[in-house]
Amino acid sequence: MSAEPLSPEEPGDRDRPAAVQRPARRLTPVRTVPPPPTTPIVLPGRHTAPEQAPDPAPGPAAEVPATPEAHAARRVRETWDEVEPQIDELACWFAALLFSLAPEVRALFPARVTEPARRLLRSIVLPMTTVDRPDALRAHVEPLVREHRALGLRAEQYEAIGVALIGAMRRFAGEHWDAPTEHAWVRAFSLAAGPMEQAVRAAADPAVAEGTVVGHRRLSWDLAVLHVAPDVPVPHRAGQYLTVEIPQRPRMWRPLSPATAPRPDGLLEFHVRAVEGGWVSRAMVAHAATGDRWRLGPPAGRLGLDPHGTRDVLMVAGGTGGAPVLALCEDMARWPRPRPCTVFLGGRVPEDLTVLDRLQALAAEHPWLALAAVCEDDPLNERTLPGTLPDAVVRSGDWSGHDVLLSGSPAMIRATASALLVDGVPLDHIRYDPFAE
Ligand SMILES: NC(=O)C1=CN([C@@H]2O[C@H](COP(=O)(O)OP(=O)(O)OC[C@H]3O[C@@H](n4cnc5c(N)ncnc54)[C@H](O)[C@@H]3O)[C@@H](O)[C@H]2O)C=CC1
Repeated sequence: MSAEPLSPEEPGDRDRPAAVQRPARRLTPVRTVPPPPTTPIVLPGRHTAPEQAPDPAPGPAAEVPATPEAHAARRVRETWDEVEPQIDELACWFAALLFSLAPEVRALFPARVTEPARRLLRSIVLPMTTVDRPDALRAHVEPLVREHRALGLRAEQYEAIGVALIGAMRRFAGEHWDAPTEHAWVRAFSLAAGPMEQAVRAAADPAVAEGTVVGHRRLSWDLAVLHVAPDVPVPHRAGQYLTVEIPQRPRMWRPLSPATAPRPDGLLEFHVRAVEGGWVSRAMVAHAATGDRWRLGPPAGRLGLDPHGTRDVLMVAGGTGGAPVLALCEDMARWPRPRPCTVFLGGRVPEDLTVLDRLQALAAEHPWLALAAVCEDDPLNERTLPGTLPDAVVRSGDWSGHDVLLSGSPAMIRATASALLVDGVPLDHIRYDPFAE
């Protein structure tokens, strides 16, 4: 067992959710290994996935999904919806069970485990909800494997992750958990984690690169622009994000999108806002300094554009979410035939529009690019549209024939995607990265 004590936000034993009841004490990790799932976890690389549940979901025959995979995915989604409101407590229990099964995993987490455990939990459950759709599953697995490798997870630890996941779910799902549900979860985990385990086992390239902070410019008390020179260029595409770890906050990885298209010298520019309660973003804005060594996880993310796409493009970016949009526009400016593109860049106040000048310069030079700035609180400025981003976007045109990229806070992405869907934009035209809150 790791000597490092768990933080007060973690559970202390199997019967007492200490995160809720005893927040002030430092606690020791769970020492009881949870009972294994009634259906054994079998990762397809080594065995075959379990067969269909012996007792399929009750309900009208028409609602029973056609395949065992669809049944498992649906059952996972339904149970997850029930437990998600308790995600923090669930994540603490999951972490404590995982550390009791695989003590070496503790060293991969910071002292306060809730947030990274929540991330790991979601990164396992999300692909489990798509085991009936091989393309969607593959699309989830590839970036997650990179993130798991950057975290330091090893292939042989996936089984412990599965047992801890089922153990935590068994505890928190209450009346929504029964033998068929457990079977469905085990099946979905086996189908989702199998390819992850195999990919982690097969990976030969280094999971993490390193770079040096060569510039730190503070734009305001909560905003900064940082430049990082990687030791060797990180092979990313415009619009992708990297997970990064900074020396001030070891083992607390965060996604960060470069604000420039890939450059020959590999230099990376990041725009960071210190969010309330954000340990890492605050440290990046207030304490990062030139000379710091950052660790850079592999690139990932769904924001990107096909040069051969035929639809016009709409990009909507909120605050520092403008960074990948600037990178994409810079990249498109190098294409022989850029796609007609409209960018809405929003901020609460004008100072939030950190990439506005550079986008304006691009728009002045390139007729394929149109730009609108939106400010919630900028009453005297006639150059910006008033209101929130979704309102301004929907008011300004019919986007149903466009490819749409969204970049910003989860709340802004949710609100903008909903407004566009209601306005007739098909779901499969809309792309964003699912950064959880
Ligand atoms: N690849 C990506 O998707 C990236 C996402 N981000 C995320 O973008 C966010 C940026 O945060 P800030 O700079 O503080 O900007 P912010 O959250 O203050 O957002 C500014 C803009 O978003 C709109 N907005 C925010 N919440 C909204 C809501 N609930 N409904 C409608 N509109 C809303 C505002 O009207 C404003 O135009 C962070 O959460 C960061 O993690 C940052 C970089 C890249």
